[in-house]
Order: sequence, then C-alpha cells, then structure tokens
Amino acid sequence: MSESNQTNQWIQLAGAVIAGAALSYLLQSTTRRKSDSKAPLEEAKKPRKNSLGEGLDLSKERTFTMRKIEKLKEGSSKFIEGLTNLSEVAISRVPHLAETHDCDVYTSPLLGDASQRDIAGKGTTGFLPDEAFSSVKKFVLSGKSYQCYEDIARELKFLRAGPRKQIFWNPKEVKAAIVTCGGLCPGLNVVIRELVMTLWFNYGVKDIFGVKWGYQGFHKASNIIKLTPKIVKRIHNEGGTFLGSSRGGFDEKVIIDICKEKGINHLYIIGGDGTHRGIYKLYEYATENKERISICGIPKTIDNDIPLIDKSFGFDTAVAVAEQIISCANNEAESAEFGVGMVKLMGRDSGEIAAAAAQASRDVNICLIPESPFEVEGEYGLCETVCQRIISKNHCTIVVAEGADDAIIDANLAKEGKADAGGHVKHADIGTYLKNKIVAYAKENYDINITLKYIDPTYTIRSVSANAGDTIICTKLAQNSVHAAMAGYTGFSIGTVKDTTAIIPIKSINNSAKRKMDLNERTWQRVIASTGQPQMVCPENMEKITEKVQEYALEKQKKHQKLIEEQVVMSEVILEAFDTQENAEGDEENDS
Ligand SMILES: Nc1ncnc2c1ncn2[C@@H]1O[C@H](COP(=O)(O)OP(=O)(O)O)[C@@H](O)[C@H]1O
Ligand SMILES: O=P(O)(O)OC[C@H]1O[C@](O)(COP(=O)(O)O)[C@@H](O)[C@@H]1O
Repeated sequence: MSESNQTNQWIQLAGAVIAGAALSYLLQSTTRRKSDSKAPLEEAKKPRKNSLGEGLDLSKERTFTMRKIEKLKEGSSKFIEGLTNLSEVAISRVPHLAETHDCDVYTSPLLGDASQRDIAGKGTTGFLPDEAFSSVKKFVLSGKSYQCYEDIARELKFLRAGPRKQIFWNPKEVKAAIVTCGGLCPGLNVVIRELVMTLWFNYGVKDIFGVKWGYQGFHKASNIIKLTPKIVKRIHNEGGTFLGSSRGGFDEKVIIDICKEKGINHLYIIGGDGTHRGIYKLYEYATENKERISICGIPKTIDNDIPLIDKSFGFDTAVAVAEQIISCANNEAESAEFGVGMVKLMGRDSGEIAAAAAQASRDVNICLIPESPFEVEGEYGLCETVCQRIISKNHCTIVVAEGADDAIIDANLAKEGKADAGGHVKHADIGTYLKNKIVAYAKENYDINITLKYIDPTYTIRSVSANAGDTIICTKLAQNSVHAAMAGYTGFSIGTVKDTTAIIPIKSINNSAKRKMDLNERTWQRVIASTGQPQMVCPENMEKITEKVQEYALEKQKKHQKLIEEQVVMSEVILEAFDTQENAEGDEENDS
C-alpha cells in the first residue's frame, strides 16, 4: 500500500473514531442534561434565604462512604498506552479528598439565577447557570502545536479549573487560611483580596485567616490573624504583601498541627518553586495522617521560572517597569560620548525577565542571561562587542540578568557568602563586575573613555502594585483556587495553561524541569533578532555550548514524557461521583 493511501486510511479511521466519540459524548451529555435538569435547577429557582452567605441553605445531595468510593475506584487508574479510543482522555490526576475520606456532596451555592440577585446582598447569592460549571471531563492541552491526532492524545493535559456544581465542602464548615512565601511579586495583594472576597461572598465562608511572615509565621499562633472583606478591601492598590513574607521556617508538622488546632481546613499558599516543594510535603503529611484539609498552591515568582504555566502573575508588570528603566538607561547612553547604559534585572537561574524586557524595550543592544554562555574578554567577548558598537554607533544599552554570572565562560565570580534562609546562594553583583571590565578594556585596547551608567532596579520592579493585566490574572487564579478547593481537590496548584486556567497537580510542577530560556526556541531567537548581538564565544567553545543547551532540552523532554505516561483517565476516577446526576441515582440503588 502506498504511503499516501495508508495516511488516508489512518485519517478516515481517526475521523470515524472522533465522530463516534463525539456522538457518544453528545448522547451522554443529552442524558446528563435531562437528568440534571430536575433537581439542581428546581432548587436554584427556590428563593434562597441567605444574605451574604448568612444561613446558607445548602442541601446535602448525597453521602459517599469509603465502601462506595472503593467500588468506584476499581479500574480507575487506567494508564493510556496507545491511541486505543479517542473518547477516553488521559489527564494529569489531581488528588481529591474523596479518595481518602467519607464525604457528603453539596450543591454549589453559586448555582442560581442571576436575575434574582439582589445587589444589596439580600436575596440569592447563586448567580451561575447550570452550563457555567466546569466538570471533571474538561481538560486543557499543554502543548503549543500538533501535527496529528496522536500528538494531541499523548500531550500533557490538565483538568480545567472553574466552579463545580457539586462540591465536597459544606461552606459553613470551611475555615480558610492564606499565606505568602518567598520574594515579592506584583499582585500578591490582589490574590489575597480575591481569595477573601470569593470565599466570603460567593461561598459564604466567614472564617478566613491570614498567616503573617510566610511559612515561618505558623510557628507563632499570634501570627494568624482574622481577615474580612473590610480589612482587605483596598490592599490591591498596594505592592508587596499585606501578610508579609519570608524564606525559611518550613515545618510540615508545625503547620498541620496549628491548622488542626485552629480548625483550618482550606490552606491557600502563594509562592514559588521552593514554596511548592513545601506544599507537596504538606499534602503528603496531611494525607498520611488522614487530615481533612484542601491544600492549594498559587504559583508566584517574579523570575517566571515555574514550569508548565504560561507565565506567573506580576511578570508583565515587572517587565513594564523594567522597560521604562531601560529607556532611561538608553537615554543616558545616547546622551554621552561613548555612552553605555546597563540595567540589571532579577533572574537567579532564568533570563525570562531580561529577555522579555529586552523585547519590550527595542533599545537593548546586548541581553545577557544565565542560559546563554558568553566570554567577557578576548576577541569574541562582551567587552570587544561593546567597543565595536561604541565605535560604530557611539552608544550601547545592555540588560543583564542577576544570574548571568553562571553563563560567563572565562571567569568564575565568587558567590556572595552563604545561602539565604531558603537555601539559595546569592549571586555576586555581576553589574559592577562587568562595568569595571568594560571600562578598563575600552581604555586599554582602544583608548576610549566610556561613560557607563549602571542601574540596579531589581527590588523596584518587584515591589510595585500589579497592572491591569496582572490584576485580571490574579483574580482568575484566586477565584479558581477557591472553586477547586471547594470541590475537594488538594495537593494542586492553579495556573494559566495556554490561556486557560487549569488545576495542576503540585507533583507535576515539582517533577518538571525548572523553566529556563531554551536557546533553540523562538523567544530567544526573537531577542537576538532585535538586539543584533553576536554569540560572544570563541569558535572552539561553541561545541561545548551546544552540548549544554541540548542537555537541558533533553532533561526537559524526559521529565515531560514521564508526566505524560503517568496520566490517567480522570473520568473513570471516583470524581465522576461529583460530576453526574446519574451517578447519584446509581449510588442510591447500590446502597439499598
Ligand atoms: N524543598 C523544600 N521543602 C520545604 N520547604 C521549602 C523547600 N524549599 C523551599 N522551601 C520553603 O519555601 C519558602 C519559600 O521558598 P523560596 O525558595 O525562598 O521562594 P519561592 O517559593 O518563591 O521560590 C521558604 O519558607 C522555604 O523554607
Ligand atoms: O533578596 P531576596 O528577597 O532574597 O530576593 C532575591 C531573589 O528573589 C528573586 O526575585 C526570586 O524570588 P522567588 O524565588 O521568591 O520567586 C530572585 O530573582 C532574587 O535572587
């Protein structure tokens, strides 16, 4: 058979399977809609008594005992091995409290009729129609582009975030705590505010606490303070974090013990990769000890180095501020004879901010990041490149990431003493080092007196308040965190994946390669296209560099592949119990 005939047959076969799957899905969803349309909608029409969550009239729908759950679990962790059935979609499994605890199922208080809503806060709180809820069958694809159906079937997929119609927690029994860890990032206060508002106004949760000073705050009960909408109402206009933050002080036993003591059963932890390693330990400890608590991570970092998500909140704001500062540095450079402007930006291991700011600015001539090796001296090095530009164009604007000393081939900058409380070794001040080198090299080799203005705005750009775009991202993340925790998920993080909010298992974030600039990808290629900078490395070293780049790409690919292989058919996991009315009916039959 010719290759094209084979391809045609494959396309026809795939088409038939998809059509079958679509038909079966349509049939399923019609039946589901029919049976769903009874109970919850009728219930939604009943005027609810609650005013701002007071006396919330939550009807318990059904109860799941471990016996029923065990039954539902049978055959649940089915791994996808090949493209056998396109109607079955394997996705990254998010832990759910129903897997380890008996539970009641409640109808979400968000279900209701917006036309009956009273803006003054009396009347119903429910405002979402039936169709607005997400379900365990909806997923978000993590890849960018595909060549065939097989690629799609095998790609990493995450549960779509959003409100669930059936929830695990009775909101009246929820006690939530919020904590911020690690370095600052624009938008932290927006997330805190929105978590409080969603819990309070949408779910009627009135016991909300803030934990001061990051993980270490849990060591002292007096650091746990009450939060209300009145307290957090204005904080979104401020940078920093209302709760304070820190590095260090993590102890899973201390944290879970104090949560138990205070009755806290929802824990929202805003932090970066270090924080997420802590969240996973907390989740494991809570599960081992059968603690009934939803633990949720909200990824935060100005470095934008958290894998799997599109970008972390605050990143755009930081880039916008950095862009203005680069413009000032460029003005300085252009206003002096032999002028150089140099701006240092954050990025301990990743050049994301530097690369994004360089692209946003259009004035940058050289962008130095930890991922792209360069030489400082010698015929091909940075100093020579700056001199050539000064001679031909009279000025040069440089952006350097704080971790770019790791990329220097011909020198080894000593790190600044011991590690910080979070275990990170501080980088030496690369800006001052490069400034001295460039000025001395120009004088020595070309007898040029360079005027170099070095600006270090690193803390300035991460401590401002969030811009409009980041405020929207923070709002989405916070609202969806509450929806997912209310649904009973735990050990998860909320992130935007290909522009859609997804529930990502913490394990997947921790087991992925840390996000770094991939020199083979288009982002970096766009940077060098706009700066015009050469590869500042002598030809003999090029091979070593290519190997290093490939090493990272391979590590990333391997870890990604492992996550794909671990995916399961979520719809078969017990969570289906939370998803369809038919199950409720089936369960009652099984029980009797
Ligand atoms: N492997 C780990 N296990 C438990 N906690 C950790 C781990 N790594 C870091 N942490 C804790 O997470 C918090 C923030 O970590 P850090 O790495 O400084 O910032 P970020 O979370 O923003 O990356 C600190 O309190 C730190 O002690
Ligand atoms: O001086 P601090 O507060 O420890 O912060 C410095 C570090 O914070 C960072 O912005 C990263 O912070 P996170 O790891 O908390 O996201 C790094 O770029 C920088 O090295």
